[in-house]
Amino acid sequence: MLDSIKKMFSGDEDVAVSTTGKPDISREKSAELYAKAKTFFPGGVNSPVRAFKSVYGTPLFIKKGDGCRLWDADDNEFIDFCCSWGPLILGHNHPKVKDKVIEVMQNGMSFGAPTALENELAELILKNNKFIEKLRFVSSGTEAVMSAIRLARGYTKRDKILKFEGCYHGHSDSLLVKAGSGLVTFGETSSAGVPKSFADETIVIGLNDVDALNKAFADFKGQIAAIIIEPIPANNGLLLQSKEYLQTLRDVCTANGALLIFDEVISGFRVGFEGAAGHYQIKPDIITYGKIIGGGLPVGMYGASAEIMGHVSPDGGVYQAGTLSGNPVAMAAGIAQLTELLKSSFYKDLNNKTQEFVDAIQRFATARSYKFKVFSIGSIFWFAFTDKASISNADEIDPASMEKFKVMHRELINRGIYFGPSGYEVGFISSAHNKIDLEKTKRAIFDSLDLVFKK
Ligand SMILES: Cc1ncc(COP(=O)(O)O)c(C=O)c1O
Ligand SMILES: N[C@H](C=O)CCC(=O)O
Repeated sequence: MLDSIKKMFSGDEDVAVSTTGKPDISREKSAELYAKAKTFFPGGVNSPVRAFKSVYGTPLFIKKGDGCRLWDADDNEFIDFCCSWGPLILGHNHPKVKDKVIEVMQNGMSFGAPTALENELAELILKNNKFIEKLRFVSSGTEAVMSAIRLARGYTKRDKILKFEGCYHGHSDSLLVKAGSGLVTFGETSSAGVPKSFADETIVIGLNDVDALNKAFADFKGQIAAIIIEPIPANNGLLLQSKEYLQTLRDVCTANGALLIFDEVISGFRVGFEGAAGHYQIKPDIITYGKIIGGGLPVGMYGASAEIMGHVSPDGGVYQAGTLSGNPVAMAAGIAQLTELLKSSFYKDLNNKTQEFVDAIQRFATARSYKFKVFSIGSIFWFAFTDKASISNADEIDPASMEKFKVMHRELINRGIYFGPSGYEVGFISSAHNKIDLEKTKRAIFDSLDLVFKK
């Protein structure tokens, strides 16, 4: 099975898929850049999913973004639903974010010393989030999660962590086991190079499976430091969980002296200012955030109660550090972006706009009896080639359905619509997408679906 999936997605040659719609856009300059990039970087990229390995053609090299639009090296214009994988909730180059970054940059880029900007961003977050009392800024989502795991282990004095199949938490060793994102896209869900002894400390169970959860806590009694979950799992499709299930995780952790970690690197500040914790009104012990708090610059953070955060160095024994942590330019972008998100009706407008968009697409597909569902929450959505009413577990996704996404992706690119190059990744809508952009996108999606299902 794995081999056939790998074969399906293996090459640049892509002979299996032929467009029946519009002619392919020119990718001449992107192809030149890609050829050169391959001499510099493994696979020609600096993050694997960018390599267009599971969709048609050369990766598009982007030269500019503005509002909800992107332009590639060949001057093709796209409406962007990848939004840099989530952080650009205000769209590209938002004037408030850009101006603040330029203003702060005039005073230097990095000091390796505290600045008032870190206080300002922390205050903005903590004043508006009842789930955490103290936080630490880092430089990526991976770092945030890796540090949260270390904190949970240091706090509980236990080694094992429990994660869920399909959830992606960045690329630190103990979490690259049965993970989503680029790993599931390439058909190999665990990474080479992770020592078996590390992987042995990670217990993996399926989402939405209470029996497996109880069994894990019985089998490893007193050994589990934390459960880590994407409360809105969005790296292996969108595997929405019920509030009851998330509450069960909370209760099991409390009963067993383990910590509950919500990895909100995608859902944080996306489904609401308080993320999934606020959406479901469930209090985890540690929360990790990334993406949106940097406004497009590299930032992450983890936060918890003052008591738990008191275990982080130099107050406590859990060491964690970073030369560029709290970088002033990134803090400035975050301050400007989060200030916009706090404006009244920001999330209501964004979420309503997304709901109308996905409802229209679903109505179209249902009217034509296509095996196609749009799952969504807030301004996150995912196209699933299925007739299931809901999908809450990675096992429920048919890997062969990704062949349909591959056709759709090519058709959308040819119609000026950009989605992340993997059928396992979700799409995002920003405040910069207006009605006309979404109308144009809907028409392109309708045409593409007709072509996908005609095949
Ligand atoms: C839920 C989740 N956690 C962690 C990460 C890692 O973040 P980063 O890519 O910024 O290291 C990602 C995305 O990449 C993510 O989606
Ligand atoms: N799914 C990932 C983040 O959410 C994609 C980003 C990457 O790995 O480059």
